[in-house]
Amino acid sequence: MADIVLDHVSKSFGKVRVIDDLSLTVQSGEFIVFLGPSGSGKSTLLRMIAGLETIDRGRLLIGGRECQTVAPGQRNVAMVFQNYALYPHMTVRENMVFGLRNIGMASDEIRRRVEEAARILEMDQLLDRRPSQLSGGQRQRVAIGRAIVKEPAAFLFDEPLSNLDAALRVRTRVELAELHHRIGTTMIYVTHDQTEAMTMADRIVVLNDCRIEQVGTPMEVYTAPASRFVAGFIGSPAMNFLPVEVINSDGQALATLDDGSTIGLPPDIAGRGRLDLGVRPENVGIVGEGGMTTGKVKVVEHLGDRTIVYVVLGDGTPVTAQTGGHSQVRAGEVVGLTFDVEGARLFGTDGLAQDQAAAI
Ligand SMILES: Nc1ncnc2c1ncn2[C@@H]1O[C@H](COP(=O)(O)OP(=O)(O)OP(=O)(O)O)[C@@H](O)[C@H]1O
Repeated sequence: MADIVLDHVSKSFGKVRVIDDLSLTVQSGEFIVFLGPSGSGKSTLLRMIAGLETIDRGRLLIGGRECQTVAPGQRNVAMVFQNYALYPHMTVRENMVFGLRNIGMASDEIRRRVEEAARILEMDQLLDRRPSQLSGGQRQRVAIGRAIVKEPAAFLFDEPLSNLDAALRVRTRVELAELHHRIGTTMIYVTHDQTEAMTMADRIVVLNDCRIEQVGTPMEVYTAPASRFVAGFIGSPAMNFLPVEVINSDGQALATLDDGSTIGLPPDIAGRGRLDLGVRPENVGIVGEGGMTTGKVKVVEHLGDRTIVYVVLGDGTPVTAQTGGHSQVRAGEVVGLTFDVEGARLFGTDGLAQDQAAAI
């Protein structure tokens, strides 16, 4: 187990600087997820930790040891790749043993480690098969097994589940979380899938455009997103952003929508002027009459346990509502909308949540 520190690191590809002065501390034993859209720098950061990309400036500390110039094989980390990267001509056992033999480990110790990994991953039956005789999920297990036998200070996972079908992805996700509970080793896991991030992470590092937008527990990034980007990226369906004018009247903050309707804001929401009010779809109610405003229903999606209703307000602002169960609302109807603004967020034109802007 080791903590991992990125200390003011920068990285360029050719003349283009992609990572600029980024700092992050991963605590020992933590399950950290790098989450962000395609091109946000997740893989580059992970590969810099693994030693597969150089670090141009700054320091990388693994378990307190300065590692930015240490060869990948000497960093005591094990990486699991999206495409498994197994040797096709070797059996499962040989795949797991190969790296250990290469460093001259005694055969007794190798046997102990392979048996232990096979037990943890329940793959004793597969040890004599070749990768071509395994399913995608089993291959992924072998790739994880090959990392486990190294007994590394940290595991680095690069989108390890993206080649698996939906059901297997969910199962493997749970198994990985269990594995982490059992062995407690530091894990850094790259994904663009927010469900994987929310379900597995101790903390999520949200990346956008190769910069850190926010670091926090799944609940922190969900309930207190630091920026409009985080608010829109985490949560499905995505958070609504309603353009409002916020004024303070007699100690009460009031948000006025463009159609003139006014919403009273709770006391802990600060802000003034032209802002975006972020409201989660589950906090938008659809009512026949007496709503805070009205809109026209465009599309209704019935998902069985819940219904998602896409509405457009008079000024063209799209609003998504999510209701439990089966809603009777139909496309084309004009409906009333209510907004539960407990837990809503205000964002400025700079994209920062207002409490963040105030804190800076
Ligand atoms: N070898 C390279 N040469 C030039 N630019 C690169 C190279 N690798 C990555 N980049 C650039 O660095 C940025 C970050 O890419 P990176 O692959 O780390 O993103 P990512 O979040 O992992 O994306 P994805 O989810 O698509 O894998 C992108 O702008 C990408 O174009």
